[in-house]
Amino acid sequence: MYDVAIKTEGLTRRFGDFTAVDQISFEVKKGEIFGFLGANGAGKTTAMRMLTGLLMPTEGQAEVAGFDVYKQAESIKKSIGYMSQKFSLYNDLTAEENIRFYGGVYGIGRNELPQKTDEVIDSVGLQSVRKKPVESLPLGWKQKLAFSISILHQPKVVFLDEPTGGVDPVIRRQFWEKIYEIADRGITVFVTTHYMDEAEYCDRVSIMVDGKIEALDTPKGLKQSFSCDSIEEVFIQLARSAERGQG
Ligand SMILES: Nc1ncnc2c1ncn2[C@@H]1O[C@H](COP(=O)(O)OP(=O)(O)OP(=O)(O)O)[C@@H](O)[C@H]1O
Repeated sequence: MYDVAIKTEGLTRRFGDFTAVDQISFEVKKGEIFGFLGANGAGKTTAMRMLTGLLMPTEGQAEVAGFDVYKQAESIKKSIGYMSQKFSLYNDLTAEENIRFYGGVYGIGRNELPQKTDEVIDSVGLQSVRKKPVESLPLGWKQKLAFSISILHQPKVVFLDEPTGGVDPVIRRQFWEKIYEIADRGITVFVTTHYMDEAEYCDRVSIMVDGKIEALDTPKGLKQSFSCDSIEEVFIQLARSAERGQG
């Protein structure tokens, strides 16, 4: 049993002369909801790709679910869920077919799959459209489906890269209820978002500026240290010093 779900020490990634992620060090506890904030280009996705075993670091250390990113990337991939910004649902397959496909990829047995599929369909409320191609579904439903698929195999840690981008506040709220549910079940949630109200829902929040983690604390702690009323204000204070494009 481990209590630390993610641990990094001086984790760095360079592309040529450019340092996308610069010596980041932090720990995330099991079952924690950890918000990973930063302006566009701050280095969040690059960091997340290293932590999910998809990209080799240039230097530094990192462990996810007890596995080393250099030596045990395959074990990491089996222990985590990942919902990328361009979530990877197959548009021409139905909701049901997507669940079955990913269930197979994640190694869920044939006997278990029909029940798992029904559970996901019910949890997302997709009963009436389960046999429709995913491309015909509204964005919010696609996102909820992609999220449910990312936790299909009961991962220890789930990485959510802007899971609520572009959806309305009601769906965002429902999304966050689901995030709380899985954290209560002991799944660690590592989430990036551009919505600052969502940062307030996290247990702890880190803010990245130009590849470095400039602040890390509970939302309350961050507001106190920066003498701000909201995380949005803290974020703006820090992002002001960023040199990278805010595109
Ligand atoms: N494969 C690559 N080669 C060269 N530069 C890269 C590569 N991947 C990312 N970068 C650069 O690294 C920096 C950090 O990018 P990254 O996508 O990690 O930022 P981000 O914080 O996730 O931004 P966003 O919020 O826009 O997704 C950017 O300047 C980006 O152009």
